[in-house]
Amino acid sequence: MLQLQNVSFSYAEEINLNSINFSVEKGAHICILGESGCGKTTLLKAIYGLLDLTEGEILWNHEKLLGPAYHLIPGHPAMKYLAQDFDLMPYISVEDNIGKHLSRRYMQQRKERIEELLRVVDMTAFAKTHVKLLSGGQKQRVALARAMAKEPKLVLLDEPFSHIDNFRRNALRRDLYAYLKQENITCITATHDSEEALSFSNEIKVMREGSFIQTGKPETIFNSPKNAYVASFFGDVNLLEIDEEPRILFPHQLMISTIEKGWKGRVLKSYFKGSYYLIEALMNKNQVFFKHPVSLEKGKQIYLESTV
Ligand SMILES: Nc1ncnc2c1ncn2[C@@H]1O[C@H](COP(=O)(O)OP(=O)(O)OP(=O)(O)O)[C@@H](O)[C@H]1O
Repeated sequence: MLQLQNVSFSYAEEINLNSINFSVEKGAHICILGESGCGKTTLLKAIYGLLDLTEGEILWNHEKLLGPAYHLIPGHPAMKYLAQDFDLMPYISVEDNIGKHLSRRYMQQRKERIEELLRVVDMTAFAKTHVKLLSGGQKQRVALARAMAKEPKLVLLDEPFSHIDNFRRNALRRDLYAYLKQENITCITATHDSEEALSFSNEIKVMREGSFIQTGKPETIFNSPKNAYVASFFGDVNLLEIDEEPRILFPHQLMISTIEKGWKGRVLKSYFKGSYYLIEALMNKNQVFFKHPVSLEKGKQIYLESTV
């Protein structure tokens, strides 16, 4: 089990991690969701032991983890940290990169393990290819496989699918997270991709300026975002005042009223979104967005009501 107690860290004057407290049970998938620069990478590095904390401590199975000031080789052996820059060896093959840290004493086992991981990341066809010849997304898949190679107990993934195209991303995400669950590997993912946070984590921690501002199950965070910052990870948000109470409503929580009742507004623009249109409208001088099955003419007068 991983525990962070009152963890703070600063690169210079600014506080980059501010009194972080949390614990993670074995096999759990935690997602750190936050805007660029909020401290997600810094947190993963601190957990992996790449930083000397300004304050607080990190415990792994009740053992205190120490930073680089106490270790020649940083990083805990039970953990793997997948950095955004992959850190692969360009002039050797994909399979040798994946097997880099696997013992050559048991060649058959090594071979089978590499084959298994190549299947998980769908890179079997590239086993013999030199890494320097791969695309960014393919390199990211090799880096993911290498991170899993030695069966870590905890993986720290920093934007793990950022270079992988939509076409492959969904299948790969499903396969990788299913594999981690099957092997009971604990996982902490840093991302600003809400889809990843919603579909593949047991708990989301929303980070802002080095602190967690909301923690909860994906359903809870989505249905009751604490403020507009949290809500904005899930798409366009409407900030409305209903019965003198400020409310946050997503586009799917507003609909056109069939009778002349509700909030009066005027259509500004319709955006085609594939299975629906996102309508931008002006309501009491406020810009609002709502979903609608068909496009609406600019200037059309409408009445909107909340579905919740
Ligand atoms: N080596 C460093 N020295 C000084 N400041 C740094 C260093 N690395 C990061 N920072 C600063 O710390 C803050 C947090 O950076 P961090 O990389 O943790 O953010 P992030 O949430 O992972 O962002 P992104 O999503 O863009 O990767 C930023 O303000 C960044 O400029």
